[in-house]
Amino acid sequence: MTQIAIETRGLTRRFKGATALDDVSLQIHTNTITGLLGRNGAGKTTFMSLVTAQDQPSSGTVHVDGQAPFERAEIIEQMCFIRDNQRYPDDYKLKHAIRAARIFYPNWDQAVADRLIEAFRIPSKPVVKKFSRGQLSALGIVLGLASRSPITFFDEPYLGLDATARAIFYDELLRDYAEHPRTIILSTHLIDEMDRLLERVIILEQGRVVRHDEVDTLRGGAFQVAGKAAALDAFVADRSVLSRRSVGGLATAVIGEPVQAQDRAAAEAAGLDITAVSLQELVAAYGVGDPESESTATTALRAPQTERSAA
Ligand SMILES: Nc1ncnc2c1ncn2[C@@H]1O[C@H](COP(=O)(O)OP(=O)(O)OP(=O)(O)O)[C@@H](O)[C@H]1O
Repeated sequence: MTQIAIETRGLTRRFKGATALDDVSLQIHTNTITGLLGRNGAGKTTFMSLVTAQDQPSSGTVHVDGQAPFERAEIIEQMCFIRDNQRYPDDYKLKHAIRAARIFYPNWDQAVADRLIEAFRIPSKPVVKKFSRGQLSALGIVLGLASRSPITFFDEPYLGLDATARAIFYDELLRDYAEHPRTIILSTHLIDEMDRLLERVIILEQGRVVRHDEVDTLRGGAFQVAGKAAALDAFVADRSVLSRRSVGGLATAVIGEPVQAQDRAAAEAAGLDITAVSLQELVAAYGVGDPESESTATTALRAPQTERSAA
């Protein structure tokens, strides 16, 4: 039976002038890597802050391993939340940050920390507040992976990292996860680059969940079609269009249905090309669709999602 690491019901966080999270009900499975995706301001950081009890909901509930985490040290110490703007005391050097983490996280693995510090070339002499953006991110990754926390959150962990360092992060994450499965939730805008890490995704849009599913299911449930605008419009007329873009007389649409043999035949007859849709394109289709198609995406898919997330 699938175990549930995190369960939220009706989770809502309102700020003055903004509803950052709006009635979010979902379950995150134990020992999976879940991508938390969505445009700027979609509510990703707010979600992580609420689950890790660093913030309190306006309404709704959070349960971590079946218990409300707020002011429960034994639950909170099972979670590690690496923020994109993680702050450290002014006089902290690398060794101080490592020492504090070693004390705080019960499953801390110093060998992992040592290996990653060397791989990322994190300097030991300067105080952390003098670190470059990439060095700060690297330190966050060291703490997040070496914590071996049963539930680990990374909020845009790659900011400022060069391509080599990002590749080290992805490889180390997968390697350590394979050896020590745990629940990892990471927010990212680098979807194409990180999609190989993700087993499931939650797509947030303006504080609401528009999809929560396995990556393979998402990919298999949509396709892309491209060609002359007039032919494309005729093709998509009775199909569930997630997004449509056009440049000059050419257009591309993402269709939110599994591709069938008759779709391929109809596309070929109309001179259109059908291709698989990448996770990046799908997320864009949900979050950045044309105004004309955005309503189609949210109304067509929000209802099934509510059932799925409540299941
Ligand atoms: N402390 C706060 N006070 C007021 N508004 C806030 C606060 N924190 C977040 N918000 C608002 O809540 C919404 C969601 O913010 P959040 O940081 O969760 O988004 P995000 O998905 O993490 O965005 P990004 O991808 O840009 O990091 C935004 O409109 C933001 O302005």
